[in-house]
Amino acid sequence: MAARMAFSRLTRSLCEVGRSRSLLLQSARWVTSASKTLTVTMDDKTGIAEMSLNRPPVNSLSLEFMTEINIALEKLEHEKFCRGVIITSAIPKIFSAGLDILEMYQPKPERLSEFWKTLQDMWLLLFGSRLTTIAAINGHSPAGGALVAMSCDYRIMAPGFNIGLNETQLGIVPPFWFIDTMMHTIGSRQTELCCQKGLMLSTEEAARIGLVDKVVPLDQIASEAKAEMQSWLKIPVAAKLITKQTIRAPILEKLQTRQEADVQNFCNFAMKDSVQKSLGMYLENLKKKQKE
Ligand SMILES: CCCCCCCCCC/C=C/CC(=O)SCCNC(=O)CCNC(=O)[C@H](O)C(C)(C)COP(=O)(O)OP(=O)(O)OC[C@H]1O[C@@H](n2cnc3c(N)ncnc32)[C@H](O)[C@@H]1OP(=O)(O)O
Repeated sequence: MAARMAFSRLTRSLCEVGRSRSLLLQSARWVTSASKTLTVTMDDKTGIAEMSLNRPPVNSLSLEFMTEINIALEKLEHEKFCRGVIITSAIPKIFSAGLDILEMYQPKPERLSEFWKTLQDMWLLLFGSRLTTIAAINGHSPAGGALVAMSCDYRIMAPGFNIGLNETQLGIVPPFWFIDTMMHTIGSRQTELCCQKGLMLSTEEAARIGLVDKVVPLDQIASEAKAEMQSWLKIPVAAKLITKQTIRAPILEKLQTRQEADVQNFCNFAMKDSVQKSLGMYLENLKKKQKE
């Protein structure tokens, strides 16, 4: 079943390669989408795109921001000249603060389910992408930020920052597919240690357990990501893609077959008084911390 899905995705990907080139293409380096919060550029010569997250103050993932990211990811997925994407942040010291907690605190039920569905879609697109994906982690990367990074094929991180699934520290449970993504990256024992305690690891600790693949100084992170991408792009594309899909298909399928139920579970969980109380206290502490 998994192999069949992987094959059909590959066939789709290869068909998409036959589509006509985007009209936006004007020069070797072009902007495929640019808004205040997201810039996506593509180098036509190398086929390497860069997606730069820019939602101040901390790149938290709101419904609108994730929708924008999803549209951009789909566009790149279908752009025949695109072979890889580097995801990074335009905000100094923050890769992404994860989900926008304000979306989960005292939410409108309809928006809450839309928010969760959009997050699921973002993960499905990124984790299941035909493209080679590299996270250039140039800042802190808690929770949903770590999920984005872990969904990529490779992670390069600058020293001096933290990364991890810290949900339990907020009194919330990391969803099964967050946990699956971490297990896929670092194995089940390390995932259990990290997730139960909600550990935020330093760059070096993350590298030691394989959560991060390479540590490079901040000022070299962009060039290193490009060099790493070039080495991935030398591998025969179909062989690499089928291998990726064979490994990832069962993990993707697990959410694909229970997306609706997962939305429902999340909404029920998030709306609980105890969870709302925890989120409220956490937000208050974040604001207090700023005043100290
Ligand atoms: C049966 C079970 C079914 C399933 C159950 C599912 C349960 C739900 C699971 C949901 C999973 C959660 C995943 C998440 O991603 S939750 C978010 C986790 N993120 C964090 O904990 C990060 C919190 N932020 C920080 O640690 C720091 O802000 C920072 C990123 C390290 C940056 O530090 P800083 O000193 O540079 O900035 P700071 O002053 O703290 O913040 C600036 C302003 O930004 C606001 N802010 C920070 N993070 C968030 C956020 N994630 N969402 C919204 N707003 C955020 C902060 O409050 C400051 O705001 P203001 O300027 O005071 O107004």
